[in-house]
Amino acid sequence: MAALLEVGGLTVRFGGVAALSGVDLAVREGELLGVIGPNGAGKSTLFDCLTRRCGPQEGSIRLGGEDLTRLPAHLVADRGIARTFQNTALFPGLSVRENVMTGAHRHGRAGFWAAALGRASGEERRLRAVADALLDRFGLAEHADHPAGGLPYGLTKLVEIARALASGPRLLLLDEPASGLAPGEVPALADLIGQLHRERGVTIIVVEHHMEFVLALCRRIVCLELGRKIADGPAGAVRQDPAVIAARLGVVR
Ligand SMILES: Nc1ncnc2c1ncn2[C@@H]1O[C@H](COP(=O)(O)OP(=O)(O)OP(=O)(O)O)[C@@H](O)[C@H]1O
Repeated sequence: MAALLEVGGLTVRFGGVAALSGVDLAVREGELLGVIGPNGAGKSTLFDCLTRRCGPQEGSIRLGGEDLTRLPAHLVADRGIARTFQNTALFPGLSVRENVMTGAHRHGRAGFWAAALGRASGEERRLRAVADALLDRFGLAEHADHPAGGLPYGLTKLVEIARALASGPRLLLLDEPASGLAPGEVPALADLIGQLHRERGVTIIVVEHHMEFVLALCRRIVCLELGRKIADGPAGAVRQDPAVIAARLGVVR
């Protein structure tokens, strides 16, 4: 299958710190890729570059053949990239449904705020329908009218993923979806992400420290350390790669 995402020689420096150094990465259409690495490896910086929150000093980013390297950040969603954040970034005062609706408005400039102000009732109905279908799928329908700020942490992680999916992305970036979850919640989240991937065929990159979670979910894993890619391949091989084990991330069985 053709590569949907092609990253070449990506380099990001913050002063003297090289957060990413010459990282190459190709992700096939429909792939579910895991990215692991110790603290400070550059995982979030990679997502920040892909969503244009930060600009690389060197390198290129192409999605579906289009060069996104200098794309303004506000156009990223229009190109079909959506993400979640390590620390959830919901609007605490809006309801769960409204939060998911904010994710659904990428195609139509009538958009969420016009809808919220009652200027686009057809658009508002469409956004509600998209949000409600996702809330059903995520088992969150009973929370739809509750303020997002009052939800238990595990549910806020689900709402974030639902919101990111609401835009119908081609590429979904999940930044540490399992962090902060109770151990019992982690396998269920891995199952849900795997099901969504199969159902929707969306290309997913998931960054996670939780090795068992990544192994349960991803056939291919990339490992970053100190901004460099130190492994890239089938999960079974990467988990036993000496460099990955030396970075205290491998699993020897
Ligand atoms: N805005 C910034 N200003 C200065 N340094 C930064 C900035 N963002 C990241 N860094 C540095 O870049 C390096 C990579 O950070 P990044 O957050 O991408 O790593 P990470 O792999 O996501 O780590 P973690 O697993 O702890 O979230 C680190 O040394 C970090 O301190």
